Amino acid sequence: MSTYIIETEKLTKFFGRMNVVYHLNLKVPKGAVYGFLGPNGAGKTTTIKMLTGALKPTYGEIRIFGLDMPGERVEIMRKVGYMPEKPLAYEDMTIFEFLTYMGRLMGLPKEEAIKQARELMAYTGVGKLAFNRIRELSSGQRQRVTFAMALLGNPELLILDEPTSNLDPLGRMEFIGKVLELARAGKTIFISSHIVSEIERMCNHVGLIKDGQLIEQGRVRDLVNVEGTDYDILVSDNAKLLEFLKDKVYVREAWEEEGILRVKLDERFAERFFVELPAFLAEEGLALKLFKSHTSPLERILMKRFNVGWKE
Ligand SMILES: Nc1ncnc2c1ncn2[C@@H]1O[C@H](COP(=O)(O)OP(=O)(O)OP(=O)(O)O)[C@@H](O)[C@H]1O
Repeated sequence: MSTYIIETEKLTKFFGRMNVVYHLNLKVPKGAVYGFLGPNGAGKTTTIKMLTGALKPTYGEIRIFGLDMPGERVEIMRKVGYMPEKPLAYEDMTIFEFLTYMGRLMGLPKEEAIKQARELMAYTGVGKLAFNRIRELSSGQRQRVTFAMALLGNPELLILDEPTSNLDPLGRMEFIGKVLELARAGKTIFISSHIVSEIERMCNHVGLIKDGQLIEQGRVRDLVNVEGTDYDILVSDNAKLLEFLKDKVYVREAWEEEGILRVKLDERFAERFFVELPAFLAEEGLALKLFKSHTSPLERILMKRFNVGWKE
């Protein structure tokens, strides 16, 4: 029995002669918030469609909760909440009707479906629109309803395809909070996105996909450890601080650039850095004028691995 909630082996998809996903070996541990990160057209949605049984792989295996997809799809999907990228069908239903209907479809008793529809409308911020028809909704409101749909039946695993693409900044922030809350409640969450900063704030695991291939996978912490972190520091005497930092175990590299100290930190020993640096500054009477992380560690890894300045 697999220790992973989602595990794929050599998962591959061709459309005609076009290879869109190739030999993907995904490993999503129980309780992980897994960011499936890649640029437009990398193969994220195609992968998710295969994970949820909407698309048949050309070859390769998918096991979810240790069960075979698509062979045991019905059993798997009972425990999965899926938020597709595409807008909702059922344009003529009201939000309330839609969520109740979807709850009934998944086998909830009528009263329970109504109860959950009400609760989830409130939770996802569309309570006031309960009796608006789907066709009247903005793209962001639709996305909130799709999120509510994914949460029906309190699923163990959430698979969310670009869940924030239509949300405004506040909506995004709220969404991140909800994902963290759901993670704390023990859910496993698989989120596809091309927005690095969001993934970084939500996810503890990450898989990087490029041209249909997984080029990196693991715990965000471990990936960041490999790379180290850059800090920009400015103190009243940079030369003195540079001398101090030179041979420290937690410093991979330190140099001065345009009057600012750039320090590449080894995350494994980061705690010592954060203890010893302030102590040294206090001892030497140096004033700290600037201290900030240079770029987000994950973003730097992406820039390196994808060979582009990839920003949201
Ligand atoms: N049904 C299809 N037939 C042919 N090609 C397809 C089909 N669906 C997707 N593709 C192609 O497969 C590639 C991957 O598409 P996919 O939607 O999986 O990417 P994505 O990573 O989700 O991108 P985005 O971030 O833009 O949503 C693209 O080149 C797309 O044009």
